[in-house]
Amino acid sequence: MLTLKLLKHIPAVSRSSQQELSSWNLSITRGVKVAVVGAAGGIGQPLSLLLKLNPLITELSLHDKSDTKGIAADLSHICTASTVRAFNGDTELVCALESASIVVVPAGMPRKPGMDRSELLDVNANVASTVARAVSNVCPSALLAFITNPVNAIVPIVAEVLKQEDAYDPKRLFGVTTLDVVRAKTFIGALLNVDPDTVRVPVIGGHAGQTILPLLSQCEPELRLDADKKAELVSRIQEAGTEVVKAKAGKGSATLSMAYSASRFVNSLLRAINNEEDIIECAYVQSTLSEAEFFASPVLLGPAGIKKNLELPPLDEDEEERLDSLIVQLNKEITDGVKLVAC
Ligand SMILES: NC(=O)C1=CN([C@@H]2O[C@H](COP(=O)(O)OP(=O)(O)OC[C@H]3O[C@@H](n4cnc5c(N)ncnc54)[C@H](O)[C@@H]3O)[C@@H](O)[C@H]2O)C=CC1
Ligand SMILES: O=C([O-])CC(=O)C(=O)O
Repeated sequence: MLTLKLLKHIPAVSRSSQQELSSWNLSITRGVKVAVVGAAGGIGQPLSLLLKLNPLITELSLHDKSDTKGIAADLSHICTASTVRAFNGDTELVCALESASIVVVPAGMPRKPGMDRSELLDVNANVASTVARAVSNVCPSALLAFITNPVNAIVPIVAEVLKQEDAYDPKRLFGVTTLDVVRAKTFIGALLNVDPDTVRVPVIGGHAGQTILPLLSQCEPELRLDADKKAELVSRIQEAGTEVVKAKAGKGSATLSMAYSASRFVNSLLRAINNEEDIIECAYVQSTLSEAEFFASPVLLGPAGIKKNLELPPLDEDEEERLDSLIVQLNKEITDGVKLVAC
């Protein structure tokens, strides 16, 4: 239930924001600061815009290696309740993260045509490690959402760094795989000629090529396709990132659909922080569901992060086979990441 009196504690909440909150039937329990690291980038900017529109956020902290002052000034003129602050460079990272409830990280290099996500490992591992160290010092209880590729290796790397800093809580660390779900919903919606957002389909495994496994057997509404068409759809979902990289022809990878997806994921974290029940998202997290230590699957969210890794639904024969082979690739990528931290 909405507790309007709590809105008094939020500075300059406009009547329209209050009405919006009221219509969403939400209850704000405390101010929520969200930090975006990599906020000046192709994903960072539209993501920051979408987060500025989110009434559950009271403070938005924009950090990047390059200057974010202009972006923050620009966003701060939007008439929503949250305040916006700008930070740049490693020296200001700690201030940017201070007292953040959620840290979302789209910092790092994107792919160019012909590259695999795994080729981003060396350069982006450094970025992710820097953020992880800073988080462990200033906001160890924040929920961490890493977008940076290769997600399959970056999340285990961040886990290792946090362990070294004695600040690792597996319930709070997420690799953002929402874009895989968003794409699966979109492509299936088009096939079934239904509103794509009404489609429900879990996407499990990881976030690269064959490690992305949409469970079409679990799709709602039911999807009846022959084996060839099914394989074509699975491959389209797995290669959708490459489709965008090719179409952008050297000018980066998916940014707008990723910003939308990350905004959706962060909104779910915010709703869970506000004690909303039954918030479930697919995400790449530490897991015992498979033979890979990190695995994307539906997780039930709560105020402190993951409440529960949900059991995998029954898989059909084709999905079982795909799962077996994706685990081999996923384990290799996890090991490659962890080895880097050990060096
Ligand atoms: N998880 C997913 O589904 C997806 C992940 N990605 C990944 O997201 C990452 C970002 O992609 P884009 O925004 O397109 O790249 P971009 O190059 O446009 O932006 C990256 C931003 O990170 C900043 N940055 C780099 N190192 C930093 C550091 N140490 N501290 C703070 N900021 C730093 C850069 O200055 C830049 O503004 C890439 O690694 C990309 O592969 C992209 C799409 C989907
Ligand atoms: O393809 C890429 O490099 C970016 C990405 O992860 C995606 O769009 O799924």
